[in-house]
Amino acid sequence: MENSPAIDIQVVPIGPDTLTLRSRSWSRLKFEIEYGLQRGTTANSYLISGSNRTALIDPPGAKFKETFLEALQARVSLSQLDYVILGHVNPNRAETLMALLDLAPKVTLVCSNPAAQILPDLLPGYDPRLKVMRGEDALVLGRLHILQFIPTPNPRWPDSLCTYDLSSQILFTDKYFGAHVCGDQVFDEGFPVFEEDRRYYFDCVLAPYASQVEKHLEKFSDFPAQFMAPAHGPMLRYGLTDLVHNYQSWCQQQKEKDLSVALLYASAYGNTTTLAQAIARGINKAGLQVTAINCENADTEEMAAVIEHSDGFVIGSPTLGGHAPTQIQSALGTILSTATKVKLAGVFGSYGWSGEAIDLLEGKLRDAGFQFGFDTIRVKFKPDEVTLKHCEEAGTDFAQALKRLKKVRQYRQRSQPESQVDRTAQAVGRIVGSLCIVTAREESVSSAMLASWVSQATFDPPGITVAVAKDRAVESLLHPEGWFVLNVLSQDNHLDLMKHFLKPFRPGEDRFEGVDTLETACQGIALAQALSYLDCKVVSRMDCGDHWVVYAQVDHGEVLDQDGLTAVHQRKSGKNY
Ligand SMILES: Cc1cc2nc3c(=O)[nH]c(=O)nc-3n(C[C@H](O)[C@H](O)[C@H](O)COP(=O)(O)O)c2cc1C
Repeated sequence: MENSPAIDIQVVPIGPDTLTLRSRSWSRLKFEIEYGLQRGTTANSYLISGSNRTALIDPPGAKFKETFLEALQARVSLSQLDYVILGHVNPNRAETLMALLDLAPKVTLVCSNPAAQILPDLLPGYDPRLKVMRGEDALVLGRLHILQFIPTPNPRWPDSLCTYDLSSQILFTDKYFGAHVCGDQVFDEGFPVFEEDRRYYFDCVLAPYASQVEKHLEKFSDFPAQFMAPAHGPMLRYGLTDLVHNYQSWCQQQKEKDLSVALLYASAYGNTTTLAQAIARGINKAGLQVTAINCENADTEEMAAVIEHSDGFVIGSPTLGGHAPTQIQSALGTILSTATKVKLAGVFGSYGWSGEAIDLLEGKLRDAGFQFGFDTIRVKFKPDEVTLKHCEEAGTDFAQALKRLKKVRQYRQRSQPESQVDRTAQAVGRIVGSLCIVTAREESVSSAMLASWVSQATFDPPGITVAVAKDRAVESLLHPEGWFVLNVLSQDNHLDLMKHFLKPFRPGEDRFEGVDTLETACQGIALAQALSYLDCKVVSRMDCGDHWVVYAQVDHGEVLDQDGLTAVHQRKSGKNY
């Protein structure tokens, strides 16, 4: 990847009369939590040339405008382009769309009804021909290319529309079955290779909408697809059945979680949505179900039902003209009339200069007697990556607070003390590990955790495993290709460091304040008081229920105290660290 350009377009034939134009971003993207694995991404467009008509599906965003139009014009005369099909619309894509409308005078935009409602605002000064697809109509391009349409709305993309070509049997799935991965691979040869990317994408992008996803999966089953062509990442041919099955089981897993959070938000320009997505990820990674509701298009009864069945709720709003949008004010009314005071609350929002909406939400909920699961999050305009990490950690804190509350309630309800000693847990507790601090840094984001489930795993190359609980803040920095430092603590002086890294940190709090650190050969953070440290690069990680087992290769190491002995953690029970 190092020698590749920051962006380019890859054009590949994928079926009869069908090309994909993959707008590739090779470098890491920072503006949404869904890009957290840092593998770049592709914005996939598709060109279908029938004998009578030509259709383009999903032109990319503004940064590709010139390169994409150049690549497109090399393949088709834009004066002959008949349709541009929009899987979803947003302001970023609107820029390319306007440039395309200037060059392709006979184009008709094909979209869902919700997209048709917002297009006039997104395309000021344009009055394009529109064809609204509600699901029953088809588009005939000739040479047996008959396109059918499947509206797949969810709260985040109410305008989402998938397309099926009867001739090639390609299902163009927009936000479904994608992955943020940039590379030369167009299909999914060696299928499991993208498994973690697809799971991460699902968790960030679709998990909060699991009930809608399940309905859409059922709709897709009516279309016998040879392969699926998503909006991002490689297409699915080899692992198609497996991935559909995985999606079904991931949705099911969401429903089976025993604690849930309602996440309510509205957003005029997308900033509050970005915060909502990061908070949802944090809650989700701690093992709780999140049901996201976009208050702009939510049904009040449905909203009340979700709030009633949730153990906590989080609400976010932009401030516009000194107020919260009307839909947020109604949602607040629904919360105040529906939610019992035992539910945990959280407030967040993006604002420009005064932020009255955030004050209103916090004030009303506090006055009503709700307890808060994190300090209210106020973000000026667009969040940066540090803010997104803060939101993710706040979501995880919220989930952990709910878990603690549940434990307390269960304890109170238990009439008899447990008489049966858990002998298995005691036996497991006799396994010991070295006390270590894992530190990780990626540009302006850093984190750390105390670890004792650490083991050497390979000799050549030298490799180690570390078990990391899924709700640890540092987890998001320990994906394949990521770097971390394993600091092995000394028996003589481990207590202060252990105390420091065990204390609860607020979301986004600097873990290293007051700790002596050194920069390692691989630009990691070593603790000056450690016995030794290892610069490690993550190779893979295995999903083991409540933990990830991270396997990493050691690139470089130093012993800082030649005479010291390793601190070892003795435990009484395998149910605790
Ligand atoms: C028409 C308009 C009015 C705004 N009024 C306020 C305001 O009164 N106070 C404030 O703090 N920010 C105000 N802002 C800034 C927005 O709150 C800010 O852009 C925020 O990031 C929008 O969040 P969103 O992207 O989730 O819609 C306004 C922005 C616009 C476009």
